[in-house]
Amino acid sequence: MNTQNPSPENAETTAKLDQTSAPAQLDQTGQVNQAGQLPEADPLDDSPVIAEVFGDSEKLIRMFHEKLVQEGVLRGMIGPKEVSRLWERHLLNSAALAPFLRDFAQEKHIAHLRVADVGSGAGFPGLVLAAMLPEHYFTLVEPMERRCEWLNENIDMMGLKNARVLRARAEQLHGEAEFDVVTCRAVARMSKLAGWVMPLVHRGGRFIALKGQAAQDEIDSAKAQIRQYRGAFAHVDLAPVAQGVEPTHVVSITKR
Ligand SMILES: C[S@@+](CC[C@H](N)C(=O)[O-])C[C@H]1O[C@@H](n2cnc3c(N)ncnc32)[C@H](O)[C@@H]1O
Repeated sequence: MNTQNPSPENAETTAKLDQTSAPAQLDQTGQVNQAGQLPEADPLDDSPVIAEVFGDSEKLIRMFHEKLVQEGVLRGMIGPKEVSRLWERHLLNSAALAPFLRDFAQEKHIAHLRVADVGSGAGFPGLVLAAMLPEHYFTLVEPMERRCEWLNENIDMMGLKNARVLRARAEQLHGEAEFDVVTCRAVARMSKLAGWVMPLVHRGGRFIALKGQAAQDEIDSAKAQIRQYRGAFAHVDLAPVAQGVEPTHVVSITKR
């Protein structure tokens, strides 16, 4: 099982994710020639964990998984090695944030959260969360046109009525938009991220991010920036995903 999230603390992993920006080359048969062979099957494809975690959204998530398998590498959305580990590393990892959003909505008595996912990339975690939580509204903030096209296609394919794509850098939205919750994965270190995302969080709202094993160190070294942008109660939870799946680190910061 994978033990690390694709997080900025893990420079190697981040670099691999960023390699996805160049679409793969096709060979004469239309196959991905980087791999030169069929991708390995994902060990979790037939696992009961998928139904257990995704529940009613399983069908939609499987559609997204299939599109990632068929087109993700060709379109430069994921690296070739990710195809056989999409469930654990990306889809289940994204799903780990769903209970945090549900708990926040309950705590604040908000029936329909306004959520922004900053730097959605191929759709992690924002698209997965939008499929899992149809009662909440998701804005997927992503500056790259090609990734925005991909996100829009998937929203249409999955028939999601609670998700939209905003082509922008987070900083461009400062003073223009505020959300109850801002989510994020693998975009930047906390010291930089605080200034990008905290201005997008409504007062009393929360920033909730998937981070790697060094999450606590990252928060500790970004204390000044978190405080500067009115962040409070910053802490890390080790979130269980499902039995047999590696737990993941989740950073929560409340906006004063
Ligand atoms: C390494 S990818 C991670 C994508 C996805 N969140 C994931 O975990 O797979 C980082 C993404 O953040 C986007 N990004 C970079 N800087 C950004 C900013 N200032 N505001 C919003 N998105 C940004 C990039 O275009 C890219 O899609």
